[in-house]
Amino acid sequence: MEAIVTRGLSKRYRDAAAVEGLDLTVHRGELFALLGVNGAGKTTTIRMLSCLTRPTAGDALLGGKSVVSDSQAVKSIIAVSPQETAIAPNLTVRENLELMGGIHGLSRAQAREKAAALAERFGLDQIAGKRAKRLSGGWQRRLSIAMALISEPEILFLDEPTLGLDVLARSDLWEMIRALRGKMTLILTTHYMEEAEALSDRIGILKNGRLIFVGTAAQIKQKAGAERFEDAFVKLVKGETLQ
Ligand SMILES: Nc1ncnc2c1ncn2[C@@H]1O[C@H](COP(=O)(O)OP(=O)(O)OP(=O)(O)O)[C@@H](O)[C@H]1O
Repeated sequence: MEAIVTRGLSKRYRDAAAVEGLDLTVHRGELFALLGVNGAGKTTTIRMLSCLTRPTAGDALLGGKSVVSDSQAVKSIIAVSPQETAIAPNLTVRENLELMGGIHGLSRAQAREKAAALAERFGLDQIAGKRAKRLSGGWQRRLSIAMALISEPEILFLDEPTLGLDVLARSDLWEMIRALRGKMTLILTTHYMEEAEALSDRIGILKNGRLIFVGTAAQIKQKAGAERFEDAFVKLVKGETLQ
């Protein structure tokens, strides 16, 4: 079974379509990046797939479950690491992880065990007693992703995971994301072309709410006749033809 299948997925606001007729399949264990300029519909797509907003037409099946008719089942297999991190600033790293375990119905002992395992896996154990607000942006983002993993999701949404981070913090986070590859399905949105190219198995390009291309970075470069991925993206987004 595919991880995500959307059919005619659309979201219309009063005066405009934010996402229009999205037909997309994401395979299990794939790292799929959604790219597009500001306002292209990336966030709206992620919000529909993670049941935060209801489509106005069409449907999406995640692990075979519909976001329209079975959103509870969808929510039980997904997690989101949002753009603005979901951490509680006054709690410590450990407390944030344990709190998230509690939210997902783990007993106190289970939450403690899971939190410790995740902290160790992602190098958060040395700073487990530090208040989250004292962490750098990169470490806050790392904690936010570790928190999203507490529920052992089948599908994880990473919304602009390295936004505003310096080059070193970004490279550390790439390592973390790479370590998750193949273990679950990952959907990433980003404005950084090199990030999409470096991390993704496939990339979908959105323009004005429509998917104009899906393929590997190499296929996108070939399609656009460009050597650099960023040039290929610009060419495709500026071009008029729908692929
Ligand atoms: N709640 C809303 N009400 C009305 N229009 C909205 C709403 N949310 C999004 N839109 C519109 O839908 C379109 C797609 O927005 P969306 O935020 O999904 O784009 P995006 O690709 O995530 O952009 P960015 O890169 O800036 O985050 C935009 O034109 C936006 O103005």
